[in-house]
Amino acid sequence: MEKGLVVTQLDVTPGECIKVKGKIEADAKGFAVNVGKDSYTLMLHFNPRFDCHGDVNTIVCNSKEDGTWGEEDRKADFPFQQGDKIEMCISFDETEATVKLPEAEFKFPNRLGMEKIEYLAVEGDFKVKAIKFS
Ligand SMILES: CCCO[C@@H]1O[C@H](CO)[C@@H](O[C@@H]2O[C@H](CO)[C@H](O)[C@H](OCc3cn(Cc4ccccc4)nn3)[C@H]2O)[C@H](O)[C@H]1NC(C)=O
Repeated sequence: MEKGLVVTQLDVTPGECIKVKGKIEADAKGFAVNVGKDSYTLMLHFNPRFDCHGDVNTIVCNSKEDGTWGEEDRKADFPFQQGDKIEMCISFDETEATVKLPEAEFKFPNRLGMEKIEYLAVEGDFKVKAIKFS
């Protein structure tokens, strides 16, 4: 299965926004947006699941430190539908990461105390249209 979009060598600092714009596949099972240092060390794995890993319409968030997943955080809200065109803004500060959507916002602790985001990956059933840094 081909890898999704991967962006490295970033230098995103607190308060800045990573805007990810794209379309959820019509038959999506799930997708993930990962930000952090690299694929082994993630500040945030933001993983909306339509129907995968035993989850239905659930957002699973987690961190990863040196290749080891942390404790999962399942969100109550699920503002996604298969086939949706969406735009999300990912930002962070010393205490938490934020994923802001037009009608929902999700927070996740900055467990690793990361001071910059160097890595962005978008995986799964999501077609990236554009990435913008502001
Ligand atoms: C109850 C005992 C077993 O627990 C299950 O353990 C699974 C394996 O660790 C957990 O699934 C993993 O959860 C991680 C977050 O905590 C990640 O989501 C793991 O997936 C990583 C990954 C991304 N991708 C690319 C991708 C992403 C989205 C859609 C399609 C491909 N491929 N593998 C995913 O495999 C899964 O969330 C967990 N379920 C629960 C309820 O804890």
